[in-house]
Amino acid sequence: MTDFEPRQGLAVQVDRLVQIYTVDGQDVAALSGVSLSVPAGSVVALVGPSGAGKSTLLSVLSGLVPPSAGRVFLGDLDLARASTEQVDALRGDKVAVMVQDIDRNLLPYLTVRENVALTAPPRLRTAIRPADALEMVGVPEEDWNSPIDAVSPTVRQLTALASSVAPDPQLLLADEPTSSLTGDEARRITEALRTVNHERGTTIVAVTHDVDVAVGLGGRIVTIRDGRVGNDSTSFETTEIVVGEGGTVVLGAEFDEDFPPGTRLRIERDPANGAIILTRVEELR
Ligand SMILES: Nc1ncnc2c1ncn2[C@@H]1O[C@H](COP(=O)(O)OP(=O)(O)OP(=O)(O)O)[C@@H](O)[C@H]1O
Repeated sequence: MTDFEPRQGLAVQVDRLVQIYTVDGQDVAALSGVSLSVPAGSVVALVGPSGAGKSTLLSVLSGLVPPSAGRVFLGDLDLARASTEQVDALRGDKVAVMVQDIDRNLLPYLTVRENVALTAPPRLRTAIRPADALEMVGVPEEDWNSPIDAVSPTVRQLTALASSVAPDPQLLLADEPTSSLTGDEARRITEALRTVNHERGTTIVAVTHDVDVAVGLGGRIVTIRDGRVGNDSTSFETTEIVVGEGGTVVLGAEFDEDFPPGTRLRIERDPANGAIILTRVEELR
């Protein structure tokens, strides 16, 4: 694989974070006191309805948006008190962001391998070789020299992930990493994220509206609603979420067949290995 030992993941500590946007002179609270602890090297899936504040939380964690109030620590660095230089250095070295619109992660006129090489110039001390990054996330070798426009949406998404992890970040923030993919295609992305976490020790915080993806990531599931943390799977043995408007998560129309609005899903921990098990409540009866 690479010549580098895995770096230790970066711990994230969010304490009573408030995030306010001013729109037409009015203050709108996108986050109203979020507290969340993400240990180094762990995986957290953030789920919640549209407008809950998930992307806002990722933007704050990425250092792009300074916190309005509350404390946010990435490792030892207090984002509210850090200088612009410190935040820039963090983003250049330790934190990678995979944005929701995959085409914003990629340049269309370059090949798969060239896209990854762009983010991992050899001068970066910790960079993983493009071929190693592509192999780690499972991009088939026959696609490496294809123009990015010519490969499947899944391979494009995996390439975006390879680009994000090529600089060997200690924290990966992923906004809807499976994008519009479903089923086996989405599972290829979640497996790739798990591999990155296992092989490199990277802390991963991923926003998803897909409950299967949240479970498939194999880490904690934290729900966010109206700018606040709802359920956190570390703090329950068993909990239920309800799909649909007015529920805990709103899923896209493509999920209606599997999880129609109103579906109750039970989330519990396997006492043997701590893995999360998802069951439809109707099927329990
Ligand atoms: N740049 C912005 N300016 C003003 N308001 C914003 C901005 N970004 C987000 N908001 C508002 O903040 C709230 C939280 O939005 P955010 O995008 O963080 O939610 P989300 O959970 O990521 O939703 P989605 O799943 O639709 O992306 C919403 O009310 C949204 O309208």
